[in-house]
Amino acid sequence: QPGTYLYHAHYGMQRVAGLNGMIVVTVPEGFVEPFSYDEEHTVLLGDWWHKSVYEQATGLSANPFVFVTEPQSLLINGRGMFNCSLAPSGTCNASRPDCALPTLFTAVPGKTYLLRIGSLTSLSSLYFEIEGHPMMVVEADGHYVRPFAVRGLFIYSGETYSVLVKADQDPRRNYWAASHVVGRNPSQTPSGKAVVSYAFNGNNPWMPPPTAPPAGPPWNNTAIRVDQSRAIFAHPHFVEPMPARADRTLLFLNTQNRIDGHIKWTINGVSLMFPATPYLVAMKRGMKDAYEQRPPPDMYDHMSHDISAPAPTNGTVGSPVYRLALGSVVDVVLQNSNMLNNKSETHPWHLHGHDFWVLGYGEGKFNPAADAWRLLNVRDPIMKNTVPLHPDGWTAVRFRADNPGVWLFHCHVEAHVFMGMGVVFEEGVERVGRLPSSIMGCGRSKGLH
Ligand SMILES: O=C1O[C@H]([C@@H](O)CO)C(O)=C1O
Repeated sequence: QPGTYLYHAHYGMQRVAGLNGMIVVTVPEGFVEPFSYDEEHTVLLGDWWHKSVYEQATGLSANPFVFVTEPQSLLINGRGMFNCSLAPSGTCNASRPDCALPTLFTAVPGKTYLLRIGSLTSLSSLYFEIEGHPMMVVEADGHYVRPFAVRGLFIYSGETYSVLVKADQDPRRNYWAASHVVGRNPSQTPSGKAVVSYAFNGNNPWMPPPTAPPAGPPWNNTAIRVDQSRAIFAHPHFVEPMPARADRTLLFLNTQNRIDGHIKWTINGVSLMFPATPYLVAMKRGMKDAYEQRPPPDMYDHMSHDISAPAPTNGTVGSPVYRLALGSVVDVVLQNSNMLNNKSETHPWHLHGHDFWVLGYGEGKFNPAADAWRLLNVRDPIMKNTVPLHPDGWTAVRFRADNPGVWLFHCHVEAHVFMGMGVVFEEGVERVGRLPSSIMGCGRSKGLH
């Protein structure tokens, strides 16, 4: 599928250490995209900590719990800034050219640019903007969207968007590109900054813009973020027909729980811990004791559970699998709730191996009675692989379980999946061919051929 995709390591928080990047799949020869542009550039957004991932992981699994807290910098194409006066002496030298403001791209007046924007933040939800240059959103997660204009783009970890930007501003100066944390308090995290340079007129590409960097939207305004989520529809010429109904509905409540003194996230009371032996190997070789055999719950007690009260149960830690019938249609409603500190946060959920139709977003508690289903978009839903679950709300998606294998569906906040915020789907594993011996090595797969 043509589009912009992200890749990163999934084991032991390696993404946090920088093992990530972007892949662009171009359209086949002769294919006409529903928009046009002169040039394209990639924009990979990230966040950065001074603490190593080992320290972060140790804190998350410690009793008492130590959260990763807020990042020290935001990165744009791998580069960020930090107030050097706070750094240990000798580690930072602001006069070095690689400490200068990065140039995002050089704009030629009148040209239109396609920016392929991806976020691989470990924690942060972002707002990305280019001063004075509105963006026309044309693609999301590899699917064409009904174009819509934004002043800046809210983007969640694991998502990609393509936007069109027209170089139509005063070409005698440069402009800020900036990323800002939203959804969490950004007071400890300065905005990510880069420069869009109009070098065409002999302008200096390093020249800082004459204006103050943009401040971004209020970080705690959830409504404007939900509004953008709701503005994303499939492009009218690229609507992927959706099955009319689901064969199975999963209602997933997330709660933050204290389990044996450790703070964990659970889905319907289960905190996911990866087994040492990979699921696929265990299933293909019939190793029934390598992961939990008892199926996890499809539902939580949605009638009586109060989503503004923390954790309904203490929860358990485990490695169970949702076994889906191959080819069946599955609806998932992600239900947010309050954490132990009585607040609700944004969780970008990412599904491996499939795209899903985004049926809709709601506030409060999802009511599975007919009423709630009527609010959902069945006409032109966008397909995505990552979707935000907004604070105090719910998100509903539908997918066809048509890709034989074992697939993770998880919150893309690295610390949260580390704390168990994910589930495992299996479908048609009997259709998966012989596993190559090169993948053997972990747990009881060691030495297998
Ligand atoms: O998972 C999290 O834990 C902390 C906090 O809830 C407990 O310290 C936080 O901000 C998270 O996102």
